[in-house]
Amino acid sequence: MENNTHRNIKQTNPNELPSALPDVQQLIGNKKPAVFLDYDGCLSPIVKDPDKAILTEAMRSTLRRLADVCSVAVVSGRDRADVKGLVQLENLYYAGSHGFDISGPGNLHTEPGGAAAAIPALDVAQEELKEQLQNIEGAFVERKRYAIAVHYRNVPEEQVSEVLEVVQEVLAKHQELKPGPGKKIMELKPNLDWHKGKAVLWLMDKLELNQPDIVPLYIGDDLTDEDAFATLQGQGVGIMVGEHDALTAAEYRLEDVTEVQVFLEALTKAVKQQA
Ligand SMILES: O=P(O)(O)OC[C@H]1O[C@H](O[C@H]2O[C@H](CO)[C@@H](O)[C@H](O)[C@H]2O)[C@H](O)[C@@H](O)[C@@H]1O
Repeated sequence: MENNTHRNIKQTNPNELPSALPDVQQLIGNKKPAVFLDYDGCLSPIVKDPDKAILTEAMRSTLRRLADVCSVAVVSGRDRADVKGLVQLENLYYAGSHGFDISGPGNLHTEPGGAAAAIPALDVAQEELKEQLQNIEGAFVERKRYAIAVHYRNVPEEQVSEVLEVVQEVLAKHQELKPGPGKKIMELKPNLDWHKGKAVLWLMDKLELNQPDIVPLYIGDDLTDEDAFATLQGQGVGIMVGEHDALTAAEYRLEDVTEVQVFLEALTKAVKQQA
């Protein structure tokens, strides 16, 4: 969770959270959901190669049916075009680069976090990282428009600290950038007060979802999703998928991507029954 953004946030061990599955209807009450979804680890299982995190046709159909009955957004650390290309649904909203780059139906495209000024630093840092990590087996630099992910999932254990040191050295040269940990990645992100939670609030406002009869749901599995869980505490429902290495601000839990799909199907059914 980003510093200084959230106060009085309740955090729990993910393993102690109740499952979101047993009573989906009760979870949303008589409100219509607005659904915000992380991609990796939520809609598609974590795999060794980020290019192989392909959405199944079954999950795509589930998302399509859900988006027919309520607003659905994918809020990802991936590049916006990348995640949109993986999901391949036109009636969803997409927030890429951790919410810095947003698009959606009706030619919506905006970059509300103000990260454009960080692009020159990201460009230079990308080259520095590639140069300094080129001889470390398994290290991989993934550039997104407004972030760089340094992957170390496939790096031998004894060399992981070397990768992280390189990232720290590069970060130290660029005050425009800050670190962002994730699952076997360390990211370099614009040093701005913007994150997935703020992107969710921005979308809620833009789509006029701040209504008493709408409840926002956020589902995610990683540390960057904690900003969204924290942001929505008290006004929505946070659902953690699996676990990460820290406490969570989510209130419910789903075991894995399979349970996410079961939950989304149940949610679609519940909304249809309301109508
Ligand atoms: O916010 P997300 O949609 O969950 O994106 C977070 C990062 O996901 C990707 O990396 C993660 O998934 C990879 C594929 O399963 C895995 O190999 C890697 O170890 C994970 O960290 C993506 O490549 C990153 O750009 C995203 O920031």
